[in-house]
Amino acid sequence: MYRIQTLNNISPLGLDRFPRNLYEVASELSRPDAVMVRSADMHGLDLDDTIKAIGRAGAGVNNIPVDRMSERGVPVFNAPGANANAVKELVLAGLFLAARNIVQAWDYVQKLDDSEPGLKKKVEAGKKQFKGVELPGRTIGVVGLGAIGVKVANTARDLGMNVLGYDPGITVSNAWRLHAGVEQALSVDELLSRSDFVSIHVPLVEATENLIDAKRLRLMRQQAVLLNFSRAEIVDEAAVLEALDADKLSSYVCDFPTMASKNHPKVVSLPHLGASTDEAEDNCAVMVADQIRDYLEVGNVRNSVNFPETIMPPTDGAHRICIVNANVPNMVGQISSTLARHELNIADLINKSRNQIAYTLVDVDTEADEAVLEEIRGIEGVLSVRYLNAVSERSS
Ligand SMILES: NC(=O)C1=CN([C@@H]2O[C@H](COP(=O)(O)OP(=O)(O)OC[C@H]3O[C@@H](n4cnc5c(N)ncnc54)[C@H](O)[C@@H]3O)[C@@H](O)[C@H]2O)C=CC1
Ligand SMILES: O=C(O)CCC(=O)C(=O)O
Repeated sequence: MYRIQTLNNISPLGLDRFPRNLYEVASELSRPDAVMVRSADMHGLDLDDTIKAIGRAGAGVNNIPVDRMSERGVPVFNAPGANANAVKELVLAGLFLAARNIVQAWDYVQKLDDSEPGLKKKVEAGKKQFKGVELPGRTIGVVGLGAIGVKVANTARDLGMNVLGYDPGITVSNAWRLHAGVEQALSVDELLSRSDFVSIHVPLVEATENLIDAKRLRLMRQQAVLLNFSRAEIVDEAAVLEALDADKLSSYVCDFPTMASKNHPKVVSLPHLGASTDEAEDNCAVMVADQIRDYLEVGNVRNSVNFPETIMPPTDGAHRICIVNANVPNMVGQISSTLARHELNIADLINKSRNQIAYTLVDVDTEADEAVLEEIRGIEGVLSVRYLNAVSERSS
C-alpha cells in the first residue's frame, strides 16, 4: 500500500485517481510515501524520510523546500498550466475593476443610505469620482510569459489593447502560443515605462523578490495600474502604497492581502483566489495525482520542477531499479558494473540529468535482491534507490 498525505483540501476528482486497493489517502497519516499540497507552507515542517515525492496541485512551488528535497533525491511535481485559465480570468476581472473604479464605486453606493429621491441625486452627483478609462488602445505590459502570462497577453490583444511582453526565459511552445501582435520589451524597465497597466506573472524565486521596487515604480507612467496575481513578495508593497498615495499609481490589484494594504482606498485585494475555480482545482489535482502515481508505480518523471523529465515504458516482465544520484561522471558506469557483478542483465536503461540531479531507470531481466540494492546505495553520490518488482504500465 502506498500512503498519500494531503496538506490542503485537494479536489476529490484528483484523490479518486489513487485506487484504494493500492493507496491510503488522508490528511492525518504517518510515514507517507508522497505528499499532495496546495499553498500550505512546508518550509518549517519536519518532513518524514519516507517521502518519495511531493505534488503541488498548482503552479508556484515557493511554499515547498525544493532544494532540501533535491538533496534527499525526492522529486517535486507541479501542474503547469492547469490553473492558468482561472488566473487569467481573475486578472481580466481585476483589469476591469481598476479601469472603471468598480470597487470604489460599489463601496460608494453601499454607503448611500438616503431616501429614494436623495439617493438618485447622490448617484448622479457622485459618479464623476469614478470615471474610468476604456481598454482598447491602452497599453498593458505583461512580465512573465508562461502559462498565465501568455493567456493574459493574448486576451488583452483580443480586447484591442497594445501588449508588451517581457520574459527572457520564454519557452518555444509559449512563444508559439503568443499572439503575433504582442511586442517584445527588452527589459522590465522598458515595459514599465511604456505601460498603462502592468501585470506580473513570474514565479517567486530569489531573482524576482522585490522585482517591482521603489526605483522601478518611479519608471511607471503617471496613473498606471499594477496587477499582482503572482506572489506578494515580488512587489515592494510599502513602495506601492507610497506610489498610490503620491498619485503616481492609480490602483494596485492583488491576490495577497496584508494588514497594511487591505483597507487602502486604491488597493483591491482578493484572498488568493486566482486558482479557486472548480475547473482549476480539478485539473491541478488530477494532473499531479497522475504524476505521483506514475513516479511511485513506474518510476517515470513528468512535470517535476527539480528532476529531469524521464519516461521509459516498462520492459515486459522486467524489474525496475530507480536511482537518483548526483550529476557527476561515471555514475552509470558504476551502476551497470554493480549489476554485472551480481549477474543481472540490463533489459533497458535511461539516464537523464538536470542541474545537480541525475536520474537513472534500469530494467533488469531477473529479480534484484537487497544486497545489490544496498551496493548501489553505497556508491558515492547516490541519493536514493527504489526497486519496483515486476514493473508494469500503470493502470488508469
Ligand atoms: N494567484 C494565484 O492563485 C496563482 C498564482 N500563480 C503564480 O503565478 C506564477 C506564474 O504561473 P505560471 O504562468 O503558471 O508559471 P510558468 O512557469 O508557466 O511561467 C512563469 C514564467 O515567468 C518567466 N520568468 C521567470 N523569471 C522572470 C523574470 N525575472 N522576468 C520575466 N519573466 C520571468 C519564466 O521564464 C516563465 O516563462 C506562479 O509561479 C505562481 O507564483 C499561479 C497560479 C495561481
Ligand atoms: O492552490 C491554490 O489555490 C493556489 C494556487 C497558486 O497560487 C499556484 O498555483 O501557484
